[in-house]
Amino acid sequence: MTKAATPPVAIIMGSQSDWETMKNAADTLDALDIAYDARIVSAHRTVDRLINFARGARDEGFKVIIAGAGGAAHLPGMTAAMTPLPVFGVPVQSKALSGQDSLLSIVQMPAGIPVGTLAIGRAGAINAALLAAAVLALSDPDLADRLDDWREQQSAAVAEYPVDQA
Ligand SMILES: Nc1c(C(=O)O)ncn1[C@@H]1O[C@H](COP(=O)(O)O)[C@@H](O)[C@H]1O
Repeated sequence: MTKAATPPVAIIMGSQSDWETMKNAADTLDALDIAYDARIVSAHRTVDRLINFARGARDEGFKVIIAGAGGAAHLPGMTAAMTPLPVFGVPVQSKALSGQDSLLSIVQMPAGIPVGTLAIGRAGAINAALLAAAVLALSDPDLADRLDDWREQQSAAVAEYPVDQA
C-alpha cells in the first residue's frame, strides 16, 4: 500500500482548547484548497511528541508549520528551534491575560531562531494560513492564482459606503 502524501502545511496547537482559534487557519486553508494536517503537540505536556514532530517535519514532507498556543506559549519557539521550516506562531487568547502573555511568549525570539508572529486570536490564525499560502504560492502558480482570487473576493465583499449612506 502506498503511503498518502504529506500535506504541505502542519497546524499544531498546544491543546484541544486552541482548536476554536486554530480552526480559522484550517478553514482558510480549506478555502484555498491547501491540504493540512492538524494535531495537538505541547512543548510542556508532550515533550517527546514535540521533538519527534519538529525534528522530523521536513523529512516527513511538510513545507510550513503553523503553531498556535496560549499562555506560556513556548510551542512555536521550541518548534522553530528544532526545524528549518518556516514557523508561523499564533498567540491564542488566554483567559487570565487576554493573550498578551501568549503574544509576548511567541514574539520576542532571540536572533537566529525566527518565528513569524501573528496577531492574537482569530485574525492571527487566518493570517498565518494566508502567509503559509503565500510561501507555497512561490512555487505553485495555480495556488498563486487562487490567492489572487481570494483577495479579489475579499475586496469585492467590502462595502463601498457606510450603511446609512448606501
Ligand atoms: N502554551 C501551551 C503549550 C506549549 O507552549 O507547549 N502547551 C499547552 N499550552 C497552552 O495551554 C493553554 C491551556 O490549555 P488547556 O485548555 O488544555 O488547559 C492552551 O492555550 C495551550 O496552547
